[in-house]
Order: sequence, then structure tokens, then C-alpha cells
Amino acid sequence: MSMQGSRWIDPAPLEVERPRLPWWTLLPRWAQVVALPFVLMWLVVWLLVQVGRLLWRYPLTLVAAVLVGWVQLATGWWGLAFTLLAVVVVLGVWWRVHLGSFTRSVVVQVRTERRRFGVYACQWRAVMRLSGLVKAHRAKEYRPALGLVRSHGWRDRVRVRMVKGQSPQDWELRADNLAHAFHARSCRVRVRKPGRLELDFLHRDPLTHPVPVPALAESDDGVDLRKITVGRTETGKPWRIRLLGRHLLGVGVTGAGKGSLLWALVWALAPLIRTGRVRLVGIDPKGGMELGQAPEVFRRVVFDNGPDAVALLEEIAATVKERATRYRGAVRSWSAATGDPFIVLVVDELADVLAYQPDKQLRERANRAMQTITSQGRAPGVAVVGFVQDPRKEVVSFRHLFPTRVAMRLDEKAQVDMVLGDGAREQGAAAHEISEHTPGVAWTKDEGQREPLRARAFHITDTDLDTLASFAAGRLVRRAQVLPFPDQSMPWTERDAA
Ligand SMILES: Nc1ncnc2c1ncn2[C@@H]1O[C@H](COP(=O)(O)OP(=O)(O)OP(=O)(O)O)[C@@H](O)[C@H]1O
Repeated sequence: MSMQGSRWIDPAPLEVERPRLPWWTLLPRWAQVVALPFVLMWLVVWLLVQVGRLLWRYPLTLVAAVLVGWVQLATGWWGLAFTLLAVVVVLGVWWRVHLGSFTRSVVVQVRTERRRFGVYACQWRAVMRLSGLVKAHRAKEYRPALGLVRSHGWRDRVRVRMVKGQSPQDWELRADNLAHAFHARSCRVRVRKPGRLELDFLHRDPLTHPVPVPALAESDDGVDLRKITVGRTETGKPWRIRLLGRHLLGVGVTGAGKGSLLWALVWALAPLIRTGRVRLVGIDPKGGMELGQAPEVFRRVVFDNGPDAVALLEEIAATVKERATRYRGAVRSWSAATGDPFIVLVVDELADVLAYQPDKQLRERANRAMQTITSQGRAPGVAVVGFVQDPRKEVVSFRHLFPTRVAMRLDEKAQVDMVLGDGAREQGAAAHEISEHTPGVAWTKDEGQREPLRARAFHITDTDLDTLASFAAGRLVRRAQVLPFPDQSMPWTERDAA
């Protein structure tokens, strides 16, 4: 029969979803009865775990809520009002007397619980879905798990368990999306361990303002070569550098603030330099632009990369060998008891000495001597503090011999791992993102240190350098002079004469 002209239309297939019964309802009755106690036990354990997790995440809120309820039941509303008043008074006294511990114990905890609930827990699911960090498999959604949160005001540190099949790069690619979603200025991604990340949501940079240098220590009693304070870390702690048994390599583009790190080190060492327990020698291939600002602190300083600089390096290499021979069998490594001064060799632009020297023979001699000093100098009490703008292997082929590395502002992402070692960028060290408006800010990693830390070196002004030079020389040194602005009405010839 022809269908033409027919008004018959096939009915749509009936798409009624069949009700799906849970699998256990299909078990025989006796099996359900046997499984019941186990299921109940599992439920109790699950409940306990959930309560434990809540207590772990919101301890202050939960304990306060329980105590408020208990006091109200025990003493009524008036009792509760008096108790709350007493608590407020105690907190006020604590705040007045010891602000530091009050902030650590109360303020940070309250802020953490508030932000965990109000910002992260409430929006986690939506943000994960919208930024494409959830995965679907067989109609099931797999979502990254939100872990511990710690809020310090300037930064929220959020732990995350990734979904299987994700990589840290997936999160790095979405760092901006996450920052905007959670109203942060930026987001740093760091790998904690396989499958676990730590996200730092930054609300402001605590290192925006220069860190003033503390007063010069008059006596060398408190100066410890194992922890020399050269600035402040972003968490507000002192930035300490170890020189004993270490060499330091500082890398940064021009204007990154390498000079401030160098002078902050010398500033801290000044009392030991004055008493002769530390001997500072320097090479500044840029004609003394940097080290020439306070040459008084150096026992010897060379202002080029020519034969004098190479001779100085060879002299130090010979000292290293001589000390090693003398200490052999007597002491394991340098200490003040050996009677020898601790030698600190500062090289302001390593590349000029080791790579850019046009005379091949001089270049090879410099490399040989530097290799001897860096590879053998740690035990005999010789430390190298070297700075360079370009961290590539061709420039400093033995950068691995510097256990302490400092990455100041860098040009490229790839340079971060070159300076701080493989995996440093995965751990959040974004030295290529340091602003040019914050010279002196750096990411640093020391041998044996698990994570790189971000810090800012003290700001050493020209006046500070004069103070330093005067302190070392034992007489007044004034190099930074502010000249009066010339009188514009005067003719040129008279102005020059004035
Ligand atoms: N820690 C700091 N805090 C504040 N300002 C700083 C700090 N360090 C350096 N600066 C300022 O930044 C500018 C550049 O610093 P500096 O000369 O030390 O850089 P650099 O890395 O040594 O550059 P170059 O390689 O060209 O010598 C200077 O004007 C200095 O005053």
C-alpha cells in the first residue's frame, strides 16, 4: 500500500528509563541478613571518618559551637554572655601582649576556616567543572579532591589530589583560570608528591617594598658562616645563606638586583672581615662598577678579566691545594680553630672571566683554576660567590658545583631549571615572572633543601656602602655625594669652574 497521502506517522519509541534497583536488593534474604552487621559497622566507621574530617578541617568552628551549646545548656543565656565576654577579654589581652602568637594561632586559623568553607569548599565543584579539570568516564564524573587549606592573608595554600590521568601541566595551563575564579592575583602550582599538588593563590606580594638592611653588627660574636642573613623570605622569616662548605651562584638579568645580594652578604660578614677571620677577594670584570663601590672591604680586588684576574684565581686554587694537604689527616674541614682565615672569592660577572675572555690561554687557565676552587675548596674553607646573567652551560659549564643557587629575575622559563636544578619550576619557582619593579627578589634553593623559597635581598643604598667601607677601613669614607643642583642662571664656563 502506498504511503502517499497517508496521515500515519510512526510513533516515537517509548523512552521510559527502567528503574534500576541497587544490586544488593537482588541478593537472597539470608545473604542480606548476614551482611547487615558488616554494613552497619561500615556505616559507623564512615560516619566517624566524616566527623573526623570535619574536625580536622574546621576545628575552631566546631569546638566553639560545641562549647557555646554546652555552656548555654549548663548556665543559660546569661552564663553564656559572661563566658563570651571573658573569652573576648582574654583574646584582647593575648592580642596586646603577644601579637605574633595570637596571629599564628587565632587569626590564621579563623581566616583559614572561613576561606576554606566560604571560598573553596562552596565553589570547588563549579570551578573544577568550568575550568575543565574534571574527567568523565562511563557516565561517572571524576573530580580533583580539595585537601588542606591554609590562609595567611597574602596567600592561600590549597592542597589538591589530582584525578588519575592528569598531570601538573594540566593545572599550570589553567593557573590563570583558577586565580580569577577564586579572586586571587595569581596562582602557583607546585607538585608535593605523585598525584598531589599544592596551589598557592596569591592575593598580594609581601615583597613589594624594599627590605631595609639592619644595623651593622659591631662584634663578630653572632656572625655564623652557616647562616648569614641577607634578606627576608616571603613568609617574613630571615633569608639565610650558608657559606661554610658551600659556593653560591646568583643568576639574573641586568637590573635584577644581584648587587644587593652581593653587598648584603658582605654587610653580614663585615665584623668577621674587620677582625681578619674572613678574607674577601674579588674580581669585577666590569671595570669596578660593582666592587669598586666599596673596595676597602676586599683584601685584594681586580677590576678586569685579564692576567691579574687569572693570577688571583690561580693563587686561590694553590691555597686550596696547600690547605687540603695540610689538613689531610688532621682535620676533616675548615673551622676557626685551624687559624686560617675563611676565604670568600666574589666574582661579579663569571661569564666575562670564564667564557668571554678572548685570549684562549687565559680563558683556559681561568676555567682550570675556578674548577679547582669550586670542586675542592669547600672543605679547606674557600667559598665562591659568583654572579652571572646568562646561566647556559656554555657560559658556566660547572654550575652544578655551586650548591646554593639563587635565581633572580630571569628572561625565560627554561632558565629556571638551569639555575635551580631540574624540577624547580614544577615546585613553583617562577623566577621568569619576577617583576622588574622588584629588584632583589629571588627564588633560591640550597643543597638538601626540598623546596625553593622566594625572598628579597636587603636594599643596600650608596650611603650603606659608605658605612660599610668606613667600618672595614676604620676611617670615614664618603663616596656617595649629593651635589647641589647647578645654578641655571650662571654661564657655562662659571658653572664648570664652580
Ligand atoms: N634588594 C633591593 N631592593 C630594592 N631595590 C634594589 C634591590 N636591589 C637592587 N635594587 C635596585 O635595582 C637597581 C639595579 O640593581 P643592581 O645594579 O644591583 O642590579 P644587577 O643585577 O647587579 O645589575 P647589573 O647586572 O647590570 O649589574 C638599582 O637601582 C638598585 O638600587
